[in-house]
Amino acid sequence: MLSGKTVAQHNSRESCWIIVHGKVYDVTEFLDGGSKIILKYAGKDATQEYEPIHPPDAITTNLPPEKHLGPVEPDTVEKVVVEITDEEKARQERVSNRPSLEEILNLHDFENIAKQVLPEKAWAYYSSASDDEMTLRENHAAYHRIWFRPRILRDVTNVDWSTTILGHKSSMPVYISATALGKLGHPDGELNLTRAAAKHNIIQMIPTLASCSFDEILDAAQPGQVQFFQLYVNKDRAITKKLVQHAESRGVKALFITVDAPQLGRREKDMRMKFEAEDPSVVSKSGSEGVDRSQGAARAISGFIDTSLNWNDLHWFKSITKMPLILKGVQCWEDALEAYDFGVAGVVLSNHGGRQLDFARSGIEILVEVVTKLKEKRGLTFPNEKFSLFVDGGVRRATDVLKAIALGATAVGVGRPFLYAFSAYGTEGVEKAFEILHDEFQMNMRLLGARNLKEVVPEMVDVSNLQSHVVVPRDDLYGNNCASVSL
Ligand SMILES: Cc1cc2c(cc1C)[n+](S(=O)(=O)[O-])c1c(=O)[nH]c(=O)nc-1n2C[C@H](O)[C@H](O)[C@H](O)COP(=O)(O)O
Repeated sequence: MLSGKTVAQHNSRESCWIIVHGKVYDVTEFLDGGSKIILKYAGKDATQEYEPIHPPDAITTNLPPEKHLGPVEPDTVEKVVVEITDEEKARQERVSNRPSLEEILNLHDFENIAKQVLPEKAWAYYSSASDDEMTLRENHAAYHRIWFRPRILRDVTNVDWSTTILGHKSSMPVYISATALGKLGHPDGELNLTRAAAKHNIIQMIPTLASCSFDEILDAAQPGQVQFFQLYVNKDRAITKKLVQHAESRGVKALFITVDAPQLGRREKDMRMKFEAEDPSVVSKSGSEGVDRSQGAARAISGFIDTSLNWNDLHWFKSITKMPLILKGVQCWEDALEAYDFGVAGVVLSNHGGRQLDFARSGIEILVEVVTKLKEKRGLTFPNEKFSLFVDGGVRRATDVLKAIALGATAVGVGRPFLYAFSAYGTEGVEKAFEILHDEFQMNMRLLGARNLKEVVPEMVDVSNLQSHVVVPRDDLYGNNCASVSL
């Protein structure tokens, strides 16, 4: 057993040991991956900093065995005292004073609460989008340019909004979309989603960059619970192949390959967090070249993504797995048509929640274009079992979902609302979010005059204004999120 004193002697760039979960690791050769934060914990216990960003097995799987130096004697390790700042005390106060779940009426409420109770770094990472965050706002604004044409005098005593997604039953046409780093918001991270999804028969898409390990999430699932896997393709294809085949062997039902993120977007709220987290003395000593301003949580964790990914790689994916392949992040009809011709099982019309290319159009606007063009070019009608169209981004109400269904989507993905729900209220928060949506579906389908999703048809929506981007979303980014001169 190593003593904490011995470990503490390896606290420099020349020799850097850290402790994670009671084990000592020599990370000297890995200091380029976010070295500042690692050096801050050189010779110390880094568990507290490590946990929100990495799955438990990240260090053991990515560090060669000879760098695993073995257990440390716990009582010889100097405790890393994290001083509780006044802001943190105030934040904890807000957590204990947050409204009860009974007072939460819609998904927006979860965002409002999360903004007040989440640690700053978590809020910055979850809420941020790229550049001026125009697409972030457009995602939800686009739904406000679609109006309903409801039908009356239909017996709507019994309405049913359940559906099947890629052949699997779901209690609503909504799935949990992949969002990274769940433990930034809650110590149980993505497990909150797994537990709530099991209870409400909702499908969870497991992110490559989850805080919990892949097997932890699978192990937390109930027998028969349906889960999908979202993949960021690794430059090292052997790692990707291992991940994909392991997912298939564990019973994951579909592979969503993220195609809109060859590099993660410039999410400035997130980047600013990292920058402000730097020790000011480091900045003054090392000057601007010493502090990597481009680092934010997003950039720090995504250097592995393969920028060379292209259409030819789909043949390889078909050779390594039998899971249905879905392309997540398709943003024009031409690519949707190419995906259909390639024989994948569907596409997610998505701009990654506005976190990638700013001024990319909303998924719902792309949906209308794709349905029109694939009908014209291939005679396809939607929803289509052979080629599913999914949409995500800005979905906050059952009415948003019903608009997408009417326009041909099989189902929609929701990201942030479920993140905010569990960050503020754990698993019960996510369950409450599902209950709110069920309530909204029942009411809105009755008012629409639709007894099941098949009766939610294109004639029920007016999209004549959808493409007129006359209302440029408010740009208040420069109101509350820019470097300011501290007076
Ligand atoms: C909010 C959020 C979204 C992320 C996300 C993390 C957060 C905090 N992350 S990311 O950091 O790397 O960008 C992922 C991800 O792992 N993989 C992915 O395919 N989409 C990722 N997305 C996009 C997500 O799957 C949906 O496309 C998007 O969230 C839908 O928009 P709403 O949040 O408005 O529902």
